[in-house]
Amino acid sequence: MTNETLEILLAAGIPLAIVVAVTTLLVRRRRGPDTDEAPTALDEPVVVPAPEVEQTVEAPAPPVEVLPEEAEAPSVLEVPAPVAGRLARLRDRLSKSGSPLGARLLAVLSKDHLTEDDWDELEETLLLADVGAGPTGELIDALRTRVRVEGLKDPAQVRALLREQLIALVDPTLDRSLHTAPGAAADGSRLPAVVLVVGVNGTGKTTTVGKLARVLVADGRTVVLGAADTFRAAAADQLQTWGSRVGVHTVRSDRDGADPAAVAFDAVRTGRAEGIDVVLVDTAGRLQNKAGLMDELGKITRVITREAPLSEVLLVLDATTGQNGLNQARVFSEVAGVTGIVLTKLDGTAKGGIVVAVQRELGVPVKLVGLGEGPDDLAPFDPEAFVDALLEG
Ligand SMILES: Nc1nc2c(ncn2[C@@H]2O[C@H](COP(=O)(O)OP(=O)(O)OP(=O)(O)O)[C@@H](O)[C@H]2O)c(=O)[nH]1
Repeated sequence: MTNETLEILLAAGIPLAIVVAVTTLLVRRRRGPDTDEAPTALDEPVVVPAPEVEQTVEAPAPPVEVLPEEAEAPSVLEVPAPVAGRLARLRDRLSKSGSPLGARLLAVLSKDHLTEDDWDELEETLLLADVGAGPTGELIDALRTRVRVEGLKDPAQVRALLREQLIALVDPTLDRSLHTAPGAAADGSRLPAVVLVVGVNGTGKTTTVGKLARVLVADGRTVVLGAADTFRAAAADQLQTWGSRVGVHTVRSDRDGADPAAVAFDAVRTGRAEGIDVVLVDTAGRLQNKAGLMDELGKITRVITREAPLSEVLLVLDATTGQNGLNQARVFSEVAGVTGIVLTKLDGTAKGGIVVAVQRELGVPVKLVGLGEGPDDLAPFDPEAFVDALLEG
């Protein structure tokens, strides 16, 4: 048989074989249940073996109440990136966000002779970068004195001076540690650390809670999430997805618009019953009016503290919103007893000066910064690494 003949036979034969097979199967099926033939593969239910669950991170103990989400756990848990050194990413991100503050300051300060216009330009640059009027005045005064007294000319010396002054402005003496160590109740039972996350809507609260859960998991802690943002329907789903990626359980209500205080209470009670280290509670960010906000956050705080004291109240602030964001933050800090600030979207602004302004305005340290939308784009705030990122960006 030649190759050509073989190809013709194959071309005609394969469709013919398919037609014969399909016809046979159809005829067999039509015969119905009275046939005494053994069932064909088409009659049998398809049994697909369950994929093996590969766990790279220890899953938390099962919750007190088994919620439907347990069935949705992903087959492979993610391993969060190490936390150390994350702030260094800011340098790359800042260099992409136009002309960063540090570069602009250095460009003026590196001139041979600084005129009054140059000092005005420096001042304007700091104000435009949201440093705020008070801190800007302080920095300019300190720089002028040092440049005059020490007669600094060498660019490396000027740069070192600017670095030193910026670090002083950001204030390295503030306590930026996140209080997440479990405590003990009067009866000796273990209490989880409770972190309440508040802020205006859209600032990145839910994302921050998700990223923070990963930071804690990377640190070997057990975590429970409380979806007390019952105002936005998708918020609980969003939070649950974050948690399930690292094996963290989310306590939520199955009803939209449920009482956020009740969900927060359930989350803390679950955390306590299960001996969890940290309970992170996400809240809605409605800023209808101060009285309404005070009522809602006051109630959440009251019911939580029936189970365990609050370890941290983190205010999430969008770094790109400038003065407007600061005004809103002031209202939250007045009603919620804020202990730390999370400054998100620092990757999306060349105005790093907001760090200084927000600390001065609210009298509370920036403890964490958001550096992007990636799951591990949250870093502990470190004044020196931050200033280095500004100057080297
Ligand atoms: N570039 C950037 N985007 C961020 C950062 N943090 C959060 N986002 C984005 O900001 C948007 C809003 O984030 P959410 O976490 O839903 O904000 P929220 O405050 O919980 O919003 P509400 O539930 O409406 O109150 C999302 O698209 C996030 O991906 C960050 O550090 N950098």
